[in-house]
Amino acid sequence: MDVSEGHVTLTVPEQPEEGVGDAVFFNPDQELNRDLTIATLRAARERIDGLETYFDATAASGVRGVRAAADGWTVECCDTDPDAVTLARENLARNDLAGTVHEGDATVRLHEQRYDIVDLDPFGTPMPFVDAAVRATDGVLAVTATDLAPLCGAHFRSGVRSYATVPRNTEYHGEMAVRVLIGALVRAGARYDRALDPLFTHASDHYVRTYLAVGSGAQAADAQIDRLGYVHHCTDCLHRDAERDLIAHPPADCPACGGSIVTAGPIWLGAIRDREFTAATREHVDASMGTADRARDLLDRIEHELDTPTHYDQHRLCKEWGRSASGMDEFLDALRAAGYQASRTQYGGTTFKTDADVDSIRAATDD
Ligand SMILES: C[S@@+](CC[C@H](N)C(=O)[O-])C[C@H]1O[C@@H](n2cnc3c(N)ncnc32)[C@H](O)[C@@H]1O
Ligand SMILES: [Zn+2]
Repeated sequence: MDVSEGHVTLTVPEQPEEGVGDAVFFNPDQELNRDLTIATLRAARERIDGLETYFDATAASGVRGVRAAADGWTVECCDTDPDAVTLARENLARNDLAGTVHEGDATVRLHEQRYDIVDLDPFGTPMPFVDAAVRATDGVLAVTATDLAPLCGAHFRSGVRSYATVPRNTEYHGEMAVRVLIGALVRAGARYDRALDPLFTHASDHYVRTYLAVGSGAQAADAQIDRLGYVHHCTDCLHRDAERDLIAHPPADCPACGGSIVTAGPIWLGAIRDREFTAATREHVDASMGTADRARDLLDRIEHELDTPTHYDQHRLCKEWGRSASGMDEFLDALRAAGYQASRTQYGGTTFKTDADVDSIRAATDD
């Protein structure tokens, strides 16, 4: 079947109704991810001098590479599946675009060749590709992870194995996934004295997508390591504390209610996006993009999100307190009126961030 995205039209196979079949993979639901990729690449080109080459490491139909080529990037694609390689070549040709498609393991290519942008969009965890990828670029590393259950601690052992950390299944699971992923990427970069710094990150549908500027130098890498740490979370009253350190010092029990504490980490505790970069990316969303409205709304939300490492869900807190929920604007205004910072978040309509702790949120919003 034919699919049009941005300024290109591609041939993609019919997909199996459930699971992964033999056909070359294409997920129409990831159009938002791909639209945002193009907008982010445009913002990156403005921010960082000299970016030209884009490597679509796990290309499948080649849709990302084809869209990047149509946007002026010098593109190379790669896939282990010969059918994908043929299809990606056909899709470049069909759109009169130049580009090279390699058959083989992307990590081999990444050990041999450097690119300004490396894009990892594999099945499940991206971690098997990451060591090769961080050494292959000093521009931008773009990473999709679709293994949300391991990342957010719902599949605990799998998360521990893939990300070499302790993920915890909390009510802020999307944000846990974001911070586990970025934390693991930053630590992978640091092994090679590379400083990975998030430009833009979103958790949408069933994946996390992050774009990291790749800098070099031991000191810069150390500065990123200093933004890692732990979250100590109370499973009884939802109180949580973040601790930036190399080792964890969890309290014996919750300082607010005496309940049980679980600790997640090491995870990324820094900002998950550069505010100006996110605003610039929003300017690069254009009318050719099928998800333009959703992309702009998401970018706006993410730009204005506070940088606290966890968020709350008003409905979850109100249930805990045996109270009925109020409108989000009213709720956030009450927090601000009490002198706290407060913002909505990308993680859902009733979620918010604030510098107030749970007891203070309760007091500030109790009318
Ligand atoms: C999720 S699909 C990519 C989807 C595509 N980027 C898109 O936006 O539609 C993952 C692809 O990675 C390929 N793949 C798996 N292991 C690989 C490896 N080691 N090197 C390169 N490609 C690989 C698979 O054959 C598959 O086509
Ligand atoms: Zn507690």
